[in-house]
Amino acid sequence: MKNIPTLYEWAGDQQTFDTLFKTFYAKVVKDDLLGEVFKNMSPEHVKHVSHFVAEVFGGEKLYTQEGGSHAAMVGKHIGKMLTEEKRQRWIRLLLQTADEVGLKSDPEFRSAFVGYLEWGTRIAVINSQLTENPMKQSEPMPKWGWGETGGPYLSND
Ligand code: HEM
Repeated sequence: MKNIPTLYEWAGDQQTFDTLFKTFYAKVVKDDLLGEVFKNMSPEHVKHVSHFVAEVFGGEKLYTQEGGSHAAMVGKHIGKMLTEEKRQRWIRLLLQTADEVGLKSDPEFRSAFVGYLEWGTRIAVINSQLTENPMKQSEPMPKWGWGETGGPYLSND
């Protein structure tokens, strides 16, 4: 049997994610549409997003070790009233940055990477329209792998 690496292992290491997001947010703050959205971002923002995504992709659990959780991350988007236009710009800039910094570009990795970005950014937009965080603190961190989504989200209620 083949030993399939996690997305994190395939991408490289924590430095890979740190470089990607550091370069990305340097563009974001200068962007005509997104600059305003991120003008008050915390000095820790880049590190937190990098740790979050690396953990979701199977890396070390740095985000949760630092006290973060999926609910905490969702909470950061509540009330931000993000739009589809902003979401698309966010993804476009991140994919441009991925090419610039030489992130792995094989079809399988990029398919999984874009799949995650589509999923994660759509959830960010949905949550940003809310005034209260719908997520329980105990909800697990998402995990992203090479495969398919496994079907639509169906509530347990
Ligand atoms: C996969 C998609 C996304 C991920 C993984 C993600 C992740 C995160 C994380 C981890 C934080 C918390 C940072 C901290 O604790 O300092 C955060 C905050 C934030 N995110 Fe996202 N995010 C995503 C999509 C988006 C999109 C599409 C937008 C806007 C177009 C956005 C706007 C923001 C804003 C405005 C904050 C608060 C920044 C601050 O003022 O400190 N996010 N995000």
